[in-house]
Amino acid sequence: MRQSTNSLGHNDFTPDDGAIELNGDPLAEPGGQASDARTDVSVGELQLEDRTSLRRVAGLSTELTDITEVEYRQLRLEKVVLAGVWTQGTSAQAEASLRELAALAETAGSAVLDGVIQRRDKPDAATYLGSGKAAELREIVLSTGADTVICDGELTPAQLTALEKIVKVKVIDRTALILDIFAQHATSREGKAQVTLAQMEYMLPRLRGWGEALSRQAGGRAGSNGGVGLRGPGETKIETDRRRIRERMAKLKREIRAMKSARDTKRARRQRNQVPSVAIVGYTNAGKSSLLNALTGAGVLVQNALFATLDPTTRRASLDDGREYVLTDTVGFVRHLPTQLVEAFRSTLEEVTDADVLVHVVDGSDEFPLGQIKAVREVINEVVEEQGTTPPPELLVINKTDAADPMALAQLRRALPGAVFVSAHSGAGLTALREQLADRLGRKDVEVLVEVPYARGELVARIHTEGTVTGETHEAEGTRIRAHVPYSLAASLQEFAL
Ligand SMILES: Nc1nc2c(ncn2[C@@H]2O[C@H](COP(=O)(O)OP(=O)(O)OP(=O)(O)O)[C@@H](O)[C@H]2O)c(=O)[nH]1
Ligand SMILES: [Mg+2]
Repeated sequence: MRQSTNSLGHNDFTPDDGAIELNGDPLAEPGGQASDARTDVSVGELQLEDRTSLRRVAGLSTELTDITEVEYRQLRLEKVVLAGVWTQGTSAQAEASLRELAALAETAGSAVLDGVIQRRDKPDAATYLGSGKAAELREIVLSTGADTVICDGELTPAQLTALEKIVKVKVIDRTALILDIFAQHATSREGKAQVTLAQMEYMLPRLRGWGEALSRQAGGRAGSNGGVGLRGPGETKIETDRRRIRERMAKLKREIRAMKSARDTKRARRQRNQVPSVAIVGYTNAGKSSLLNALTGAGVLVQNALFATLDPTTRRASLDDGREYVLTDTVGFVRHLPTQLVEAFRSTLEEVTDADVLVHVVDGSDEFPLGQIKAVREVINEVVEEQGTTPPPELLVINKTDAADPMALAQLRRALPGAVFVSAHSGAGLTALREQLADRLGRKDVEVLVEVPYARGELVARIHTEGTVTGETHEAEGTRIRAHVPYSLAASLQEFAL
């Protein structure tokens, strides 16, 4: 029955004991090389422990009893079947997309039982999958005992409801799944607020859809397909819910703005101190946190799970010539990152796009690294366009060279001539990366106003040779100079700044 559907088969996804696992063996090297290098229990390891202890337990009810945002966050996705519509690209790309959905589902705590892809020009307007395929999906749900279907796209509220009516289990889309992972992983106050805001944004137009599906799960409600003219207590509840949600959203937005200004102050201080900043961006699971750890010795959480990191971590690091810079690791991106999330995380992302240099980390062992690069650049461009600025210069870093296929790497080297190839695990290429960074950061001059004591004539000489002097006067205590100088020199002049 499933031949006509492109099934990804059982073995690809099913954890063999049916238990819910984080992607792969949860006991396997949580911190990779970075954790080996440390003896103390780091923050990252503690976070990982927390996260593992919170893993979902199979067999809990998946019923939702209400339709408020609180219950939405308690979605239980356990035994899931994936469904994708393949509209463009090769079949390999379509399968990779569904595999990524499986990794997302597993990160959210589900066991993936099966996956199906349907080839269509575009998703069915009414039911996402065509009605025949939707009926087949119902069969798969029955035979596997799945309690949830996850669709590989963003479905309209009506599509979700219509498909639920056919498959008779909960249907959620990729957006809801990603939001669910973010909700599980958010730890800081700001991160939690941002995720909640994104969830509400997503929920608002879907309240009715959820309501219908839920009342059907609860045993059906007379006239629930009534549609037009459906008024009464239920409707009033939805209206109340909507108003409550809008109010909470407005409050959250205010709170997020306030938290951003606190971070802005910190950043302004760094800028005044002329410490250059480097932001690590990249696809989720590319190894951004591993690279931060490798470059700075920080014990940030590293996990073979998608969206392990949500909150920005900033660490001081120094280049070989002693110059200091700050390195920020932050949330990863994914193809079709829900717009609600980009919106809610805007303040975090803007900080990233304000950096002096972007280190764009790419998983060199991925099947389609160029697709990852494109997805990441799309999000960054979206953010800087809103800001009305241009993105900072980007340094492409192809990571995981230890795990990548040498042929694929050779191709990448040709396709991406400016990129640096590294392995955060083995440390290969990190020296070259530091050199590149030193080069990029050195090129950017900063303006300084200093008064150098007469005893330090050598510094005045360096300002003249390395920088561009725009003003110079001789005061009682020393030479007062206004000049554009490289960061490296600015750092040594810091104590004489006016
Ligand atoms: N083989 C290999 N694996 C790596 C390397 N760098 C990172 N990894 C692994 O890739 C996985 C993800 O690493 P993270 O550093 O958490 O990746 P991330 O980009 O911070 O991921 P998110 O925060 O989830 O977006 C972990 O299992 C790491 O051990 C590398 O150089 N080689
Ligand atoms: Mg990370």
